Amino acid sequence: MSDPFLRRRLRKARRQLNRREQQDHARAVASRFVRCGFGHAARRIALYIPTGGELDPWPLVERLHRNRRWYLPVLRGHAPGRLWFVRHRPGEPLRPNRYGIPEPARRNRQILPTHGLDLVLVPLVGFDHDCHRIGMGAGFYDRSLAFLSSRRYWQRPRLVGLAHECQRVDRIEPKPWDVPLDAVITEASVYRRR
Ligand SMILES: Nc1nc2c(c(=O)[nH]1)N(C=O)[C@@H](CNc1ccc(C(=O)N[C@@H](CCC(=O)O)C(=O)O)cc1)CN2
Ligand SMILES: Nc1ncnc2c1ncn2[C@@H]1O[C@H](COP(=O)(O)OP(=O)(O)OP(=O)(O)O)[C@@H](O)[C@H]1O
Repeated sequence: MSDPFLRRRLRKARRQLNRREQQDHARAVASRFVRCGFGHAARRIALYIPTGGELDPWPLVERLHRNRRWYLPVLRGHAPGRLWFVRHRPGEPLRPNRYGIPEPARRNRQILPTHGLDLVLVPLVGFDHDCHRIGMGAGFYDRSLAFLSSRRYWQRPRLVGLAHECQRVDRIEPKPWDVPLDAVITEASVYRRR
């Protein structure tokens, strides 16, 4: 997706939701997620620290039972353009990355590439009915998930986008490198890839 105007409009809509709406949507998404059983078998789950009005995934952590490991994306200098995922426990130190988004400050232990995860909760700027996604425009998730289109890995994480309904657009023309999500959950609905 390369339309900067659409991206800007969607980012603005996301940012303009008030605190109450943010909280209501985050809770509703967490309930749908649990009800659909998406996290049922997943043990290693990536989520994100929300920024700029992104849907807050943290109510999910409280809703799911203990024996799960949570991971946050980190940008690494020696793997430009790709995300790695570092295990995070509540209370562990975070520090802002180059975009100001907090990420785990200690990354020596428990770092995984994307294919080591069972489930990736993916932040997004826009999405459509077919679970195509518009991201921040740097291609981080697309690059990190590109292995999914090769068959080298028998084990693959499920990809679930979390969003506000106001981020849905009629149709996103996918680029060759865009990796479709398995589902997108909003406060109003669950969209599954057809
Ligand atoms: N919460 C969250 N964490 C995430 C992502 C995300 O989309 N959301 N990412 C998903 O990829 C990665 C970070 N990617 C990002 C890509 C661009 C910008 C950004 O704000 N770009 C600015 C200008 C960039 C600059 O300051 O140089 C912009 O577009 O206005 C932020 C994060 C990893 N962590
Ligand atoms: N698998 C890939 N290999 C190499 N380059 C890629 C790959 N995926 C995406 N890119 C590059 O990343 C750039 C941004 O892609 P795009 O506009 O689709 O990002 P996005 O999906 O909106 O962002 P993000 O994934 O960071 O949230 C593109 O110019 C593209 O060339």
